[in-house]
Amino acid sequence: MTAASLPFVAAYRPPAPVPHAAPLKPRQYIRALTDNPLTIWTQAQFEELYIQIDGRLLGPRLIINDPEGIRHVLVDNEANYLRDDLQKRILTRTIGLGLFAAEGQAWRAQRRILAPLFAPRAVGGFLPAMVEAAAAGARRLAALPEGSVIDAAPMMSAIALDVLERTLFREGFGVPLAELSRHSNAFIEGAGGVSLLDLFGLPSWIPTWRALRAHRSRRFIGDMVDRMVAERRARLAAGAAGTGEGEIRDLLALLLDAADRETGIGLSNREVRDNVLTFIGAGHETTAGALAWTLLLLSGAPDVRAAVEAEIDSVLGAGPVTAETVADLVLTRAAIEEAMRLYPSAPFLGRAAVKDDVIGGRPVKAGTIVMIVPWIIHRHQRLWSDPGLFDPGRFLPGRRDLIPRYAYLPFGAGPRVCIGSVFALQEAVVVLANALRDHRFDLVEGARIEPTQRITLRARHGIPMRVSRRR
Ligand code: HEM
Repeated sequence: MTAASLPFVAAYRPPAPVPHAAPLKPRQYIRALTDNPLTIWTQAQFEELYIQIDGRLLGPRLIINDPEGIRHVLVDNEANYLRDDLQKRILTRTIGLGLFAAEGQAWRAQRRILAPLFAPRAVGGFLPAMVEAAAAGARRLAALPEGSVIDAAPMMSAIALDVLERTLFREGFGVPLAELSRHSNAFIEGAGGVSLLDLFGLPSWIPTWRALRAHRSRRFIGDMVDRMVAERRARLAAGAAGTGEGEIRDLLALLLDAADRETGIGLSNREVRDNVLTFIGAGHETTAGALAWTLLLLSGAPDVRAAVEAEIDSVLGAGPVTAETVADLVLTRAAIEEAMRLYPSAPFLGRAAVKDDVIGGRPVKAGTIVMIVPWIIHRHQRLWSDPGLFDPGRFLPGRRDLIPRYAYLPFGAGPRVCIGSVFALQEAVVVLANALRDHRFDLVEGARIEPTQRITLRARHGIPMRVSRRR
């Protein structure tokens, strides 16, 4: 299918916070930032390419919406831009110092160790496992009574965790996936937001209501990760003693192998543990979110949904998703890519300038927080035509090439680009195709959909969908 042969007219404008006409007053700003950072933005930020903010509270900041400026920060001069302190604080208390949060030499070593698992060939090898997890998810749907209401986000989250168990963590998590999904959700909800302590740089051990609520879930996940690492270490040690048959070369094996090397560039125990946490967190919540938002969008645009269903029927028939068929699901993939434009799982990429620099002709002082905000860039008036409209045609052959590389950043860009991007897209297409093959999802009438930022983009009250059988 090409953009020129579309069987639908884009007409659906999905829910999003309305930008403010003028900047918020400091108290309103802090309230909005700690409640939902998506609600701090002004209309000008969706129209200008650079916005300098000399805020007294948070220091000098520069919002960059110019694709050239973004390339400068994320690619050309990336060594001068490290994750900012606020982001580091939130990352450290959620996923620790794994690949996502590490910098410099520690980051380079971890990325090199883990890269082989995410190379396109390795990801292609994960396809059958992804298909099995997606089919198991579809069977759970089939077992529901007709017309049942489910929340799309936890449903997708359980499938994405199953994918991780069958690919990156092949000895499993050792806990029921629904329970892990529930704790992960509660943990991110509790620990993943910006608190007043964060804004004022106060010690993070001061208890806050949100942190207390997340405590039980933090313990559940931490204990689970410790058990996974300890059990695998014990097995590897047995292997070293000559009984290591069936050793599994998954993420944990790569991490532990690197940790055991004596070259000095291996991983510390903390790095191993934090990377397990990182890949569970970054590896399921984001993809599950993209899928849940896609279901919402398709429910709001029945013409597009009918076209996606027709594509799935004609490409897959009754057969499974394979390497060939996955490539032919072009509209299905385009719908997911458009969902990641409107609802990017990572809505904010923050950096801090290490040394003075010049971006787009503007002097930038060391210490300036440089804000690259996919939430804004993907809805920017100067970068997209009718940006608020759900139109998967933008990502079909013929129009896809017109999108400037740095105007579409669901996975970031440059050396810190998402290591799991190929994995995530393949997984998303496989899971969506399996879910839509036999079932239709309709947003429950009157449901309140409120996009909210808690590290990732989430729906504050969930995405309740009624599931009916398509055939
Ligand atoms: C739709 C799904 C996903 C989205 C939208 C997404 C988004 C992103 C973005 C925007 C970044 C860059 C952040 C920055 O530059 O500040 C990133 C980094 C990362 N992502 Fe993803 N991600 C997804 C899926 C995954 C998956 C499936 C995995 C692993 C299984 C993963 C693991 C990571 C890791 C470890 C990093 C840090 C990479 C580094 O700094 O070297 N992500 N992701």
